[in-house]
Order: sequence, then structure tokens, then C-alpha cells
Amino acid sequence: MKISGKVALITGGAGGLGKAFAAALLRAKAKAVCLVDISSRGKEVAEDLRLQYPPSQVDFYHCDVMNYDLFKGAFDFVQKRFGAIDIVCNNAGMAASDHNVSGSIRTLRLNLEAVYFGTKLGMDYMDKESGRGGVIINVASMAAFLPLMGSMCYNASKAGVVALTKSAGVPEQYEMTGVRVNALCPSFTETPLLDTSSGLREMIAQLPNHPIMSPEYVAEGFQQLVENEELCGAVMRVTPQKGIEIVPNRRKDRNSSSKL
Ligand SMILES: NC(=O)C1=CN([C@@H]2O[C@H](COP(=O)(O)OP(=O)(O)OC[C@H]3O[C@@H](n4cnc5c(N)ncnc54)[C@H](O)[C@@H]3O)[C@@H](O)[C@H]2O)C=CC1
Ligand SMILES: CC/C=C\CC(=O)/C=C/C=C\C=C\C=C\[C@@H](O)[C@@H](O)C/C=C\CCC(=O)O
Repeated sequence: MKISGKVALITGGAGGLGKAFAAALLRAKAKAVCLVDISSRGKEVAEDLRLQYPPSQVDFYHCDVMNYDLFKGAFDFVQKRFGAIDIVCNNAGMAASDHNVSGSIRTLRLNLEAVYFGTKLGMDYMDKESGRGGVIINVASMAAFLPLMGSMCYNASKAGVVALTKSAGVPEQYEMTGVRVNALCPSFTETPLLDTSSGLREMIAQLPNHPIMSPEYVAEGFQQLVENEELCGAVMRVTPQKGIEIVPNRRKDRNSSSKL
């Protein structure tokens, strides 16, 4: 998809990766980006981006994406204001350690349930019937494949996002909807999330050859998932060791008559 002139909705847009994704779209001349976040910090982030990237429009919509009706309100707002939605990024996320039961349940709800809401809403608003097609990027993590110790629900939520995305992005579905759905799986990235779990930075520092990536580098992968029309149901890993790579899709190696 050519980004120029397009309209995007990014959840968790007040945070590290969400802001970097918004900036990447704005540099590529998106018409408008709406940052959807529970933190009122999003207002200043939107203001900052608006000043940096005229004449693109940048809005902030305050919303808890774990509430389906409130989240739908964000889609209605963007649709009404700009006439269409082309790009949805389900990025809002959190991490809690295993001993924190309520935090772990909230992690599953925000990182997986709300990504389901955003994927369903993205399809409802962008499919060929109500919209003009589009692309959904769901932010998972390398933790989907290489679990972080002490973060069962975080790891499970991210593995769930990968499975959910592959399901939503099967080619047969894309033919009907015109909406591509892809997953982005970064390794450790320099954002405020790394300061929410005690001892996490120390643990990362002890890993051999494990530099923390910049949000701007991860945003390069994000931009490829938006732009490359070949990618649907794709899972992209972004790591300092291997760079930006697409996880091979086994379906392609199978007999073409198989639906599995
Ligand atoms: N930083 C890292 O090392 C990695 C992060 N990720 C994923 O990237 C995504 C973005 O995280 P970061 O930018 O790193 O963290 P962050 O903490 O900077 O950003 C998360 C954003 O989500 C927002 N948010 C939290 N609860 C919300 C809710 N109920 N409704 C709406 N917004 C809500 C926060 O206010 C915040 O702005 C997350 O899904 C995270 O799991 C994946 C791999 C590595
Ligand atoms: C608690 C939340 C904290 C951080 C956010 C997050 O999502 C962290 C990611 C966790 C795991 C990252 C693992 C990263 C591994 C890579 O850097 C490489 O070591 C892996 C490279 C290739 C993989 C080879 C393979 O498949 O085995």
C-alpha cells in the first residue's frame, strides 16, 4: 500500500513504538494519523508530531481499548473525521510478572483480547463493503517464540496474537475483505515498557550479544508490512541479530489443493 494520502489509527500511540510507527507513516506523507491511548500523554505526542510533519493531521483519541464499545468509538471518530480508514495498528500492550495475578489477567486482556477487538473493527470498517480495503498490523513480540521467564501471560498473549493474525490473514479471507493482516514481532526495544518490570534491564544486560533496538529500527519493519502488498497473514521478526525477516509460511510449501 502506498502510504501517501492514507489515514491510520494506532493504539498505544502515546508510547515508544506507537509514536515511532506514527512518525514513519507521517514521513511517508500519510494524510492523517489518530493516536488512540488510555494515557493523556497522547495529547502532547500528537501535538509534537503535528508540528513536525505538516500538513498531515495528527489527532489524539483518549480510550481504553479493552472496552469494545469505547474502542469502536475511536473507529467512528476517525471514519467521520477523515471519511475512511486505511491502516490500523494494534500496538497497545503491557507486561506483568507471574506473581501479579490481576496484572497478568489484564495483560491477557490488553495484549490479546483488545487485539481481537481491533482486528475485528479494522475489518468491519475497512473491508470492501464498508471501506476501500486496508491493512492491519498487530504488534506481537519475539516472546511469542522465545518465552521470557516469569512472564507467562505476556508470552501467551503474544503467541496468541501471532495465531490470531495468521487466522485473520488467510488468503481466502483477504480475497473477500481486501484487508491484509500481519504480525510484527520485535525483540527488546528502547521504550518505557522496559522500565515496568523490575530487574528486566539487568536481565537483558546479562544476555550475550543482545543490544536493545531503537523504536525507529522496528518502525522500518512496520513500514514494510504496511507497504508490501504481497504480505498477508505474514509474521515478521525484528531482532538485532538477524535484522528484519519474515517467518516462512509453511502453507506455501504444501500441495496447493490443501486448505491447511
Ligand atoms: N519494548 C519492547 O521491548 C517490546 C515491545 N513490544 C510490544 O510493543 C507494543 C508497544 O509497547 P512499547 O511501545 O514498548 O511500550 P509503551 O509502554 O511505551 O507503550 C504502550 C502504550 O500502550 C498504552 N496503553 C496501555 N493500556 C492501554 C489501554 N487499555 N488502552 C489504550 N492504550 C493503552 C500505554 O498508555 C502506552 O502508551 C506492546 O504491545 C509491546 O508488548 C514487543 C516486543 C518488544
Ligand atoms: C516483559 C516484557 C518485556 C519486553 C518486551 C518483549 O516483548 C520482549 C521480547 C522478548 C524476547 C526476545 C527474544 C529475542 C531474541 C532475539 O534477540 C534473538 O536472540 C533471536 C534471534 C533469532 C531467533 C533464532 C530462533 O528462532 O531460535
